[in-house]
Order: sequence, then C-alpha cells, then structure tokens
Amino acid sequence: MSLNCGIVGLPNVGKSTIFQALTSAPAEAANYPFCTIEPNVGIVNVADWRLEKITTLIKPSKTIPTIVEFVDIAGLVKGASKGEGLGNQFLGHIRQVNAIIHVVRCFDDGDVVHVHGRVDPVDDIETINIELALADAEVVTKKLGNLPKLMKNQNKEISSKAKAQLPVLEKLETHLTEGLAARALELSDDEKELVAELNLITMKKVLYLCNVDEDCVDGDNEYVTSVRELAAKDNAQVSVICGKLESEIASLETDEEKKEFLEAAGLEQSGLQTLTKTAYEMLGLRTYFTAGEKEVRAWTFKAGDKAPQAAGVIHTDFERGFIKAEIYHCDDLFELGTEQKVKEAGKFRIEGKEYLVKDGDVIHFRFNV
Ligand SMILES: Nc1ncnc2c1ncn2[C@@H]1O[C@H](COP(=O)(O)OP(=O)(O)OP(=O)(O)O)[C@@H](O)[C@H]1O
Ligand SMILES: [Mg+2]
Repeated sequence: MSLNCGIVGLPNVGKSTIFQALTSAPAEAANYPFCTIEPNVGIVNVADWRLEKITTLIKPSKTIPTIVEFVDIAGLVKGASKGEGLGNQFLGHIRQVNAIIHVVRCFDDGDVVHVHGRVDPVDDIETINIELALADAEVVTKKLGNLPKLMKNQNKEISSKAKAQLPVLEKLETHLTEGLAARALELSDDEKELVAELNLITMKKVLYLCNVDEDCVDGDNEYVTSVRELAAKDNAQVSVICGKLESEIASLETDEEKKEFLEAAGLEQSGLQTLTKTAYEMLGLRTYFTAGEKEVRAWTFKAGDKAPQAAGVIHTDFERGFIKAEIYHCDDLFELGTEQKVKEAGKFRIEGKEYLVKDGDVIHFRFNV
C-alpha cells in the first residue's frame, strides 16, 4: 500500500537528518538551508512485537514485516505560496503526501544556522502553516471560479455536486485566507467528502516533531512546551526526537552497539521506532498477519477495510476471487500457544465478504480465480 508521510518544515531544522536516520536511505544533510531540493523517498520497516511473537511460536523459515514510506521534502520559507524559494514546486510535493510530519527546531546550537536568526518554534510553525493555508486558499479560489460553469452543466450529477460544493468552498476560502488550517474548520463528513478532490494540504493530519538537544530527549524543554500548547489548538499531534542522537545511533553497525549507546543516553528505545508507529497510525493503517511454516508476514490494510479488500493487499486475484477467510486473532494464539489449540478452542472462524478486518487478525484467505 503506497500511503506515505511527508517530512516538512523550515530549511535547516533537521528534516534530512531525521529522514536519513529513519530510512538509512542516502539523503544529503548539511548545515545550510535548501540542502534538499528533490524529495528523497525511503521505506521503513514497522517494528511490531506481535510479528516477533508469532514468529517464535510458529517458527517459519522467514518473517516479513510491513512497511511505511517517508518523503523528505525541501524546506519552505515565508512567501513559498507566492513562489518564493522554489515554493510552488515544494508545495506540490507536500500536496502529494498522505500525512505530514512537520519538523520544528527545538534545539539551541549557535553553529547551526536558523533562517530567521533565532530559535522560536511557535513562530516557525506559524510561518509554515500560513504558507500551506495560502497555497490551499489559492486552490479553493480557483475551484470556486470554475463552479458557475459546472453548476450549469447538462449532466445532473456534475451540476448538483457543484451546487453542494459551493457553500463549503466559500467557508473554506474565508478560513484559509486568514492563514488557518482547513483541518481546524468544523466540517461534517459529507462536507469533507465534497472537497476531498481538492487534496488540501492543511486537511491532512499533522504531527509536530520537536527536534531537541541531546539532553532533552526524556523531558520537555520550554520550546516543546510551547509547541504542545499550539498543537492543542491546532488539531495536531506532538512528538519529541533528537535528530542528532538518532543519526549517531543509526550510524552504529550492530544492534549491540546501538543498545549500549541508548543505555548510555538513558533511553529505552530509539525515537525512530515510535515515530514510525505514529506515522503508521496517522495514515490510518492497520496490520493483519498471514502465518505458515514457510513465512510469517505482516500486511498493511486501511482501517475500515472488509476481508476482500484486505485480501487484495496480497494480490488483486485474492480480492477478485475472494470466497471466504479463515481467521483468528493473534491474542488467541498468544494465549493458547499453537494454532492447533486455537482451533480446538473454537477460535478459528470462517468469515465472508462483509467481515471488517481487525488489527492483529491472523488470516488465511480462500479464493478462486
Ligand atoms: N537535534 C539536533 N541538534 C543539533 N544539531 C542538529 C540536530 N538535528 C539536526 N542538526 C543539524 O542541523 C543541520 C541541518 O540538518 P538537515 O540538513 O537535516 O536539515 P534540513 O531540514 O533537511 O535542511 P534543508 O531544508 O536545507 O534540506 C545539520 O548540520 C544537522 O547535523
Ligand atoms: Mg534536507
């Protein structure tokens, strides 16, 4: 499934540093603004203790985790929505991602250039958010300009949709022009559906990722506190990470070395695992498993998917020729120890086309093509 999270923010705040540590993909990170121009794409395995536990119980020849995609995007500056600093191009890259990780500089370091010459996370976030909102306002205004023609269209479906869109777009235009995010405007699900085609940047889910000093990873500094206050009003989530530390850990060769390093830094696990998990959840992704002697594997599906759609993740034939699914939950396996015992306990169920797949289901699909 190709849903992804874009890493955005002002220039030189640590986006590529974090991306690189996450994905081990090459991305140039350096102490100067606009180091990144073309987006870097990287795939990250999603760590899942359930997959490990199923593996220890079933002992397959191989285990395959599920993945999530990250895109490291160039820094935005004030005026980006007017084309400043290649703004249009970079905003286009952000419009294409499914959710946003907004990296915010929350570390003091006189050697690392800040484009505004001072560390001020709230001001930084607002600078970016205004540009994103103005870019969306432009899209909405353009659509509003096309509406009168669409409303007169011979095709009833087209004209009635345009009529329904009008009041929603007008509300959005006023809101966005004030520099406010679309996700902060109260809209019904139907209204959201009506404007989904516009793919508004500020409608996407956002995580403010505070990039802090090495000594602040286990407690908020005052910068982080100010970001949390803003996020509460802004319908966004907050996480904390130290990009510098994570890139040092990522550069170590063995797991043993990484563990020692983490312990020395007083951390339980790398912030990257948590970040990947958060990204996965922001994208509305869930996991089911297939388990056999040859292979135990985690698969990604979307919250709300029914059995045939979830089957389609493995292969389109599985969806097309779906007959039924044999399902139990991984918790049953953890409780009873073997699939045989799960069967004996009557926890193996046969489900049909209408079954809503649950996170943690272990599934064997029956299909016919
Ligand atoms: N937590 C941190 N503490 C101190 N320095 C950091 C931290 N995180 C990143 N840096 C440093 O900040 C500088 C900029 O990092 P990076 O190139 O990742 O930024 P960027 O946001 O990708 O920039 P650009 O927009 O130019 O692509 C690098 O020198 C990096 O080592
Ligand atoms: Mg960069």
